[in-house]
Amino acid sequence: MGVSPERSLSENGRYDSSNGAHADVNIQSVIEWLNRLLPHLNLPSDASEEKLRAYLIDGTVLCDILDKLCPGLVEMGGNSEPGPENIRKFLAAMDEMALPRFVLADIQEGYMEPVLQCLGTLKTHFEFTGGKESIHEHLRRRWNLPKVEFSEGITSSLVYTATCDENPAIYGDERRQNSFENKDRSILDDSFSSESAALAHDAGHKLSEMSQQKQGSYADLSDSNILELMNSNGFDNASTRTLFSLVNRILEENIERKNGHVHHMAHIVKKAVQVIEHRVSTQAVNLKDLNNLHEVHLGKCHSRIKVLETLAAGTTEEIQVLLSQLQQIKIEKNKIEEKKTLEEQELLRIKQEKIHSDIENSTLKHELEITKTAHEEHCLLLQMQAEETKVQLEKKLKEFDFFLTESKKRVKELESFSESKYQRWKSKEGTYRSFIDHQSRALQELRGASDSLKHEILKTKRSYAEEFNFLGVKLKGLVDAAANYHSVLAENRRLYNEVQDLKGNIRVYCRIRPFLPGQSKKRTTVEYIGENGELVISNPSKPGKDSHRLFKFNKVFAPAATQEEVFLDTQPLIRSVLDGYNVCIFAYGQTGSGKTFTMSGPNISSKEDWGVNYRALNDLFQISQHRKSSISYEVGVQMVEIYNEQVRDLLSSDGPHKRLGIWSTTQPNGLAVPDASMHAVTSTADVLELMNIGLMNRAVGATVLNERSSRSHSVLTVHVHGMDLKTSAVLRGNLHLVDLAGSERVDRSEVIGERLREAQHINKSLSALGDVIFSLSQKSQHVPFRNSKLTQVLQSSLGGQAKTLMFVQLNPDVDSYSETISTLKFAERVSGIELGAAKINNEGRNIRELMEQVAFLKDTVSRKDEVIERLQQLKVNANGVKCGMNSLRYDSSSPRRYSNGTARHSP
Ligand SMILES: Nc1ncnc2c1ncn2[C@@H]1O[C@H](COP(=O)(O)OP(=O)(O)OP(=O)(O)O)[C@@H](O)[C@H]1O
Repeated sequence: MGVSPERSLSENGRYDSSNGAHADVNIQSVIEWLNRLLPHLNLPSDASEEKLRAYLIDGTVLCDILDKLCPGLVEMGGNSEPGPENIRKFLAAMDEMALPRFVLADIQEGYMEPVLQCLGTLKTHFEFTGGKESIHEHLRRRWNLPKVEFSEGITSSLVYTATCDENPAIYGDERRQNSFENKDRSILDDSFSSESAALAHDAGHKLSEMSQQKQGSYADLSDSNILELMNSNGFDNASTRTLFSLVNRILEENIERKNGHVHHMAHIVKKAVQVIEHRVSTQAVNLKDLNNLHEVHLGKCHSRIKVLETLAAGTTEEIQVLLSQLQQIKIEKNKIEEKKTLEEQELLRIKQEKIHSDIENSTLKHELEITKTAHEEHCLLLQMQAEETKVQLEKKLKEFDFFLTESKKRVKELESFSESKYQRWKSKEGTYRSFIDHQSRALQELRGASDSLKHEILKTKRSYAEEFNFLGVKLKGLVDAAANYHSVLAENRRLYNEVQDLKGNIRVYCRIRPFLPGQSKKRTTVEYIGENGELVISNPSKPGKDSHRLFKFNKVFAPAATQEEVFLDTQPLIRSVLDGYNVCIFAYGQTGSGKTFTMSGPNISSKEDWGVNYRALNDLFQISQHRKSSISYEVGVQMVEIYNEQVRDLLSSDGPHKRLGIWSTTQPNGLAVPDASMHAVTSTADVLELMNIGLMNRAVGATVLNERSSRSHSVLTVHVHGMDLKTSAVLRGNLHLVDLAGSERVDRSEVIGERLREAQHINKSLSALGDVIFSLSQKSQHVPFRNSKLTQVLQSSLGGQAKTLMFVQLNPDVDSYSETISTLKFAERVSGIELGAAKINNEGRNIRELMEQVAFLKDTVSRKDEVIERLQQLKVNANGVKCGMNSLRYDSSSPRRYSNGTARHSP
């Protein structure tokens, strides 16, 4: 036997390459061997294991190999499919030859090592025997069996069965399959089978006995015993161990008898036996495993049974579902039936509707018939109407024809008219053409003229620009001048006043009293008040040609003029008192015209209401205060009243009824009433106090004497004595502020007694004032100051060296119109008087002393004159009152209309 001693079988019967067996099997030598054995294969010498597997996988080549080596060993051909079947045949043959082999799975899974080992063994085996020994011979000899002709199948079956019994783990399924396939064969070869089985049984039995006799030693087994064993069919009953002993025995015997090659063979067999032993033991383990597997399978089966049971339960549920579905189907069926019933009902309803519609159809048909008849009738009517319309249209057509002929006629007329017009237009066109020619010529000329004009205009423009620039320059000058306008205006005013002063004119300011509360319905005589002192008076009761009278004064104060505005124009005069001038301001006007309002004011406790008196004195004190560093002023005040030609001191401590004497001539010191108490004042407060006393004294008189204030003259005299602190030069100024008695006429028939006397005296004094003013205006040599106490008192202020201002007070009431006119006429005359330039009472020391002496002398003379006059007066009074009354006469030209015979007529 040619198996390599190094080659060994693994536990599962495969060749183990780990012990080096596989290394000995050269794939190329196998391929070479195969090519030699089966030249038609023509295997590539460098073919890979995989390639080789491809040749061998269907088993045909393997069977061919065996057929070549041991013809008849493998059943070739047949109906069976190549592949696994052929391979199994091959493997069975290998088993039969007791040669190592591979398993089917090896080649199928590409595990080529066992395959190559198997082929290598086969190659070695047959190279070694040279192929001279048939397989049957080999087997018979191998097992030392009688020379019996085994059929192929029997041999195969025997070997196979034995092998499978020995190693069921390896042959598993194959054995099962083959056991079924070989069943028929076993039946066919029954005779042999029973024989061989009996033989084996006896052999085994005998072996067992022998071993028992020999106390378990196999070494004592003789050939005769073995034969006996075999003949008595004791194989079947023999234990495996006995069989192995038998095998060992045979082998050892053979070893002893045969040469070295046999020894090798025996060694292999020994080894094989060991492997078989091992396999048996592993078989037991595998059986256990199989048992476990069966148990696992059993468990799986149980679980499957459970699953099936669950499924069965599921089936019940499905049945229930099916039942519910059946129920639903039934419900749906019911629904369908209901639907069907509904549809039937619907059908019934439709049928009914159809009946209805049939009825309607018949009704409609009937109506149609009626309508048709009506339509036919209507058609007939329309036809008739159409015929009528046709007749009318024909008629209208005729009319239109007529109009057409008429229109044609008119068109012809119009054509002829338009022809004539055309002719006329044509002639006009000719005219216009010639006119246009003429115009265009004129236009040409105009263009020429316009060019020259343009030229002129440009020239003018240039000169205009120059002039404009020039005017600009001038305008700038004017603007500058305008800026100075107000200052210039003030300057003008000042200059005008200076001119007035130089001329010595008596200034006349006219002031119109507003209507008093409760007199709003009264009509005014004042028509117009001009800015420049113009005043227009009218008599609304007697409208006519001469109803308007224009007067012009230095200033006219409207009813709305305030006390301050009035004083502003008076202020310069008052200031000149401090410069050494004599100033006389008196208010003239009828009773209630506002004389006291202007001179004193309605309420001395309110500074705003202060009249000229208070404001003047306040101003004097302020200026004297400013000048006190250079001039020392002393101010004295006298306040007298002239009533019924008697002068009374309103500030006398003896009371207001003391009669005072008056100097007969103008005194240089201005003391017209030397007896009147002189009160030095240093402040406005002093003045206010004194004047309050004076007014109270006058008021007391008024109460007693029945509103005497209106019928007496009040004279407030302010004496200013200033000494220049540097030169010792003295300045004397007197300010007479006179509130005259009312200038109105008194109706002779209305007054008697005391009132008559008052009127006489007022008339006398005012007439005397008018006479004095007239004389002064005439620049007469003799001025009759002595005709009244008033003129006497005012002599120093009217005597040509003083500045005089008269406020003419007017009552705007229409009822006072004649008085107003009379007052204004008197004022107008006064305003025209030029007294001559005022002079300052500026005295050096010597002159002053002389003046004082002269004054004293004059005063003495005057007193004597006065005494004489008084005596004369007493004489006149004694001669009879009767003559006095008759001597009164009316003088229309004088503001005071009553005067005695001695008085002069006013101019
Ligand atoms: N400019 C004026 N504004 C408001 N009221 C005035 C004005 N002038 C005069 N009156 C009022 O008119 C009334 C008469 O004025 P006033 O007594 O001054 O007149 P008169 O001329 O002095 O009268 P008589 O001659 O009787 O003294 C007074 O109630 C006075 O307040």
